[in-house]
Amino acid sequence: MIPSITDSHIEDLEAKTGLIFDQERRQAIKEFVDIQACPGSGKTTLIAAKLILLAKSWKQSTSGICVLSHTNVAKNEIISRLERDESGRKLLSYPHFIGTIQEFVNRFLALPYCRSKGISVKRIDDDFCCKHIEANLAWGTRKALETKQNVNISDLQFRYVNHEFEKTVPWFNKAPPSASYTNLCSIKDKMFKEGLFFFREMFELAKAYFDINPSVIEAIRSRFPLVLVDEMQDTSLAQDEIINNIFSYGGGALQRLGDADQAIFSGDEKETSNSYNDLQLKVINTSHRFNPSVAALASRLSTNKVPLTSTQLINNAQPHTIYIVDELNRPRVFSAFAQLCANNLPLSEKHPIKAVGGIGKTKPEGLTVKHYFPNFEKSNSSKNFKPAKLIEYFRETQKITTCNADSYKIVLEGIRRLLDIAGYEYISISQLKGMLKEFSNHNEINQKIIGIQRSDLNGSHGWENNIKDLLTVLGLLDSYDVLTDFISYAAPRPVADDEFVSANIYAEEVNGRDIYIEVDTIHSVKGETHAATLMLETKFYEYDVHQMLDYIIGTKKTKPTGVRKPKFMKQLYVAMTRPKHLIGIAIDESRFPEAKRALAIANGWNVVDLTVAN
Ligand SMILES: Nc1ncnc2c1ncn2[C@@H]1O[C@H](COP(=O)(O)OP(=O)(O)OP(=O)(O)O)[C@@H](O)[C@H]1O
Repeated sequence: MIPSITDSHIEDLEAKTGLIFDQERRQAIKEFVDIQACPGSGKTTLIAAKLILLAKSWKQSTSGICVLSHTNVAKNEIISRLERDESGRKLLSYPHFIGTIQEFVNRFLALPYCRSKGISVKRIDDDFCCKHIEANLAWGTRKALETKQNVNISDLQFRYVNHEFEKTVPWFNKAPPSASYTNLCSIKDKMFKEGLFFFREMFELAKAYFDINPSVIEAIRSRFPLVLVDEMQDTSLAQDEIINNIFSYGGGALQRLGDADQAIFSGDEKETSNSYNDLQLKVINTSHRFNPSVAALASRLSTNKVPLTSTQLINNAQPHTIYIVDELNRPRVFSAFAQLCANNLPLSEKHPIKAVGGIGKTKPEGLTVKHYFPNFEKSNSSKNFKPAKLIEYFRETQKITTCNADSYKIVLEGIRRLLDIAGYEYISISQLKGMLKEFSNHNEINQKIIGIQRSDLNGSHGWENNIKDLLTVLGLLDSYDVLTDFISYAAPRPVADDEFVSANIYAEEVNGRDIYIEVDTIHSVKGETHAATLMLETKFYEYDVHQMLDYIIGTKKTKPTGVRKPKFMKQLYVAMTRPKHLIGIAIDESRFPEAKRALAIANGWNVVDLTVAN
């Protein structure tokens, strides 16, 4: 039933794509076994290759392949690779499924449960739920919450326990006769009735579905006899349980891929463990991404002591540099790193240079990316462009003068948000593009979009007429009420025209070479390949680089213990394994004593003191 993949299939693919799959990777392609593989080892590439080979000989018309990932970024990466191949494209429609674990649970379990019980689902959105709760708190509850530390309003959720839904109410372990408790409970009950849910609650609705319809597991197994899971290291306990519950059985083919050393999922502490990260598998440790000198330094931060190696045979050691800064001189690190990059990166190198830190949010008393780069705004990163109003998408397109495809993509993002708020399932941009092409009034839709892009977006009257027309041609006018907030007019923000594009970028010309350093958080650059990466020390209760310094300079090798150190290690490992060529690190002078500087130099680092005037 499941097509087998042979060496000769793999060799044909190698010839077609120029990729090389060694014995370890070939085995991972031919068999359905869990794989742990280091950064840049080609997990995503391997999954796409395997899927293309499977698609070539997939015969069943009512059962298909299920591909699950943790993030939309990873899902879209797989989709875009399949789109480029004729056989791969077959996997983008029924009976196959490619999506995040969350989408899978919503679509095949939680939403069918709600339909069977007549529960309406209007919106699944953590931010929206938190704002809704905030807005509905009684005065007394708000005051009481303000006095409590570590109380998270996002914990006001349902759990399915012993065949019924129970509320978890933040800071109340048992039901007391208190007005605040009653207020929180009534807000939550109303949210359930109104169809407002947290993402995590979909897993509880799924549990309820298993309860009332135990045969659903068999049905899903027969629909998807073959399952591949990417980014397995970041799955939460709830996600892990559901994958095991449905797909871990004799006779099914389940393959999970990931890298336990890169597990930087930032969720609820109690929910982070999973059955995959504790497996003691032989890790594929050869990376196609970085050179041997990066491999040697990054290995020191591998929690599981994976000795990283590079597929590049020549060890062209680079001047990986630790920059010593102080409060006054922190921003100087960008210029110093720009010079290092200009002098050492090959001119042909097209990958971006990035500066990343663990903490991006403004925290005046802490140390964040903003302390190095005051213009940093997380929401301004092009990847994070997620404005509160649809009109901002159209305004954004007006800033693009050169490429129609880019501005069309921005409009599609806006339409995708419309569909999301109107309660439709998540679809990728390319799926949406394909869908719109199928519409009989496709031309009319395009003309309307172009008309709005060319219109004056500075007046509410014109915008309101335009938006009604757009909803009409899209067939979404019935959802007007749910969409009101998102489609309403908002005056332009008083910011520079190029804010979104340039706010997070440091630019400098060095000896006639333009160097751009994009500033971001470590979480945002997972899965990326950079030309060079600069790590900025930040503080979350403790200073991350400082806490990891002995590992970085190679004087400590034991597994870190405690609450924060293991997390810091994984975060810094993700950062240090992004670059192909060069690593930079910024640390404050007070946390880098003289004796350690000498050890760092002896163990492969350049040390540059930016606190000394030159
Ligand atoms: N089999 C291969 N032959 C040659 N190059 C490859 C192969 N597989 C991957 N690469 C290249 O190596 C780089 C990293 O690949 P990829 O992003 O798939 O790694 P990954 O294991 O998913 O990384 P990470 O764990 O950091 O997300 C890419 O530039 C990719 O083109």
